[in-house]
Amino acid sequence: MIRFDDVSLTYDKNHAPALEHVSFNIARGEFVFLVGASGSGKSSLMRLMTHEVAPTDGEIHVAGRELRNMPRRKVPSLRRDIGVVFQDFRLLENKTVEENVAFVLEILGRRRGAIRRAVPESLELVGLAEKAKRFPHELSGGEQQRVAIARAVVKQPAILLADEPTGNLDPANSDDVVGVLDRINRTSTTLVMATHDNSLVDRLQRRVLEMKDGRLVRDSTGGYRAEALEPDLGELGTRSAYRAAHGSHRLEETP
Ligand SMILES: Nc1ncnc2c1ncn2[C@@H]1O[C@H](COP(=O)(O)OP(=O)(O)OP(=O)(O)O)[C@@H](O)[C@H]1O
Repeated sequence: MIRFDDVSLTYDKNHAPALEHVSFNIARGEFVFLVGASGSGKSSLMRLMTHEVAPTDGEIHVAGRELRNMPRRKVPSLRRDIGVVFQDFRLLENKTVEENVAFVLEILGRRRGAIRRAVPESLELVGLAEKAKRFPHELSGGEQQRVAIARAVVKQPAILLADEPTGNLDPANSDDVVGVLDRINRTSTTLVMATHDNSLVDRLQRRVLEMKDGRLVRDSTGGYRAEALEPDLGELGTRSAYRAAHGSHRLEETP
């Protein structure tokens, strides 16, 4: 769903590259944490995914498109496939919760009937159906971020990018937001979340891509969904080791 092949990015020739030789492949439906110190390149990776910037070198494929040579007129269609959530919620203060969410679909030119159906569904998904008529300033930070998530997913994107979505939130609100992101991921939306919150990363046990000085220094598959469908192999580690120890028929019997 998102593939980087040897991608480098230099914003300014007088400075070091923001990204160097980054390669990874994120499958449909994965939940991936992007971690690394400030300035390590996390936001730059996301900007490349939405084609806000183009790579200096390398190839990027997102939702079936090759981005380097993609004509400008195709960018809106790429962005329809990607929802984005930021640390600062970026809600429209003079619009209600439901108006904030509906606004995206209005801009996309969706019909009124479709908007009337989609907005409550999206608010239901983030647990805010009963706050549809409130204004952003009447909500907690966590609730505002959940509105931002509802707005990002109301167009049913294949990919949701969340750049430090819990950066402004206390632990309880962070948990709520991550719970919502997890639920959205379970609807088979591919989810990439940049974060500094190590406790959260440890707790969720998902794949982690770690950046350092513009390079990808760790790719741990953690509790990657496709593997979660397979039996817990514990210390045996691999299917073949499991078969060697128990015989292949045992593997099929394990749920
Ligand atoms: N628009 C830009 N022009 C020039 N350099 C930039 C630009 N955006 C980012 N950089 C540089 O690229 C490098 C990576 O920055 P990036 O914002 O991707 O890091 P980050 O890991 O997201 O940091 P943070 O956690 O603070 O958001 C940094 O050295 C940064 O100064």
